[in-house]
Amino acid sequence: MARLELKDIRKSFGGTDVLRGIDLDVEDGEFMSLVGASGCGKSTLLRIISGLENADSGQILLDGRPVGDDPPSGRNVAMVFQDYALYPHMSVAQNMAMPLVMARLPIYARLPGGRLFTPHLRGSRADIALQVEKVAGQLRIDHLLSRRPAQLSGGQRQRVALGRALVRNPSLFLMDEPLSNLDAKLRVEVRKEIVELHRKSDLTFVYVTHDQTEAMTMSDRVALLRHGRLLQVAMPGSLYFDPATIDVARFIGSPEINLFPARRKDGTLSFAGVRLSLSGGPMGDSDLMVAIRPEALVVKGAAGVASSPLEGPQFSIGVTREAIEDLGAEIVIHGRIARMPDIALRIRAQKSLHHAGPVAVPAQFDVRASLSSLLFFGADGQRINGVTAGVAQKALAR
Ligand SMILES: Nc1ncnc2c1ncn2[C@@H]1O[C@H](COP(=O)(O)OP(=O)(O)OP(=O)(O)O)[C@@H](O)[C@H]1O
Repeated sequence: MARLELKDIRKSFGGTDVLRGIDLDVEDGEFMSLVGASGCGKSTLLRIISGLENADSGQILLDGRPVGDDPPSGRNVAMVFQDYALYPHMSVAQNMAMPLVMARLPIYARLPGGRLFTPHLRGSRADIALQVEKVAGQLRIDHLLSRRPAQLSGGQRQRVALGRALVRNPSLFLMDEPLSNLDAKLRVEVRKEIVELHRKSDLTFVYVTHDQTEAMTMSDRVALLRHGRLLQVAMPGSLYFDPATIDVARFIGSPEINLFPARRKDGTLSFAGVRLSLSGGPMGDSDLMVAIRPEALVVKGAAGVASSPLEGPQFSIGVTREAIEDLGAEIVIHGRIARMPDIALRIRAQKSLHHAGPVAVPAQFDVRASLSSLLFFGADGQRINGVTAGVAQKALAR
């Protein structure tokens, strides 16, 4: 177990600022994901936590103790990479035993090619074997201990890499895109196993991924990074339903959240032919962005599409159909609105015995949504809280 605190971590490579002041607290036993687009600095931050990389400035504390000057081996931190990095000439058992062996060897004996079972280790060999078997059992790879990595599937190799990191009983477990080399089905399987592993252990996990689904489904909290800065740190549900900025709202969710430029004038907000009365929030005329998630929209009168009941006051927008993606249980409808960005709707399919054919959405249709599902952002991209939208009027434009 470990509590991790990062204070104002900064790092640049060749004059390019990669981390621009990261402050993050990870609680004891928490599963924290670092998520963000490629190049935003996730791996660099993880490497700094592990000690493989040094920060230019800032502090790293483990259980309140500054560890920034400690070597990786002095931090009791384990790290798993996406490429497994297993030794091909060693068995699974030897690969997994490696960190324990290295920890117990005197410095002079830690040479590449490893004099693995030197006399120094005689007394420890049984302990090491026991620990390897215990961890292999947890990961359900105990029947593979005598195989070489080349004789394993991708998922099994990844489990060995996890096992090798776990045998030392680290207090902090760092993972850098550990599932990215696995196919989609296996990814889901190993994802569940990692969550289970976390649940059963009292380890603190920091997990790097660019895959929002992984981050959202596995973590207690998600830290969203962009261009070396943390945009928001929150529970998955809060990040989705309560984004602090427009960038967070756009990164989380697929299809992307719908955004409409809007103008607030004399207390009335207009967008996409809709006029709403607004109360609360900053007063005065201004340009805003109105956002709504694709699944908050409902289309009526289309065969094969379920329409969930909407609550409270609603508005409607006239849409021209563009494309339909039939995903089986769900249907994504892409459409156009006059002089507005495109719109996407994610809708539950309703394919009963009576309707097993293709989804039939008219070329022109109305979408409806509850006013309570609208989010408002200022021109600076920050969320505007405390705004209440009043009764909608019918769409004016198509
Ligand atoms: N050792 C290095 N020398 C120079 N530039 C580096 C070094 N390591 C990382 N970078 C640069 O720092 C930036 C952040 O890299 P990093 O690997 O942390 O991003 P990431 O968010 O993990 O990306 P990905 O998801 O693609 O792995 C990138 O622009 C990368 O090219």
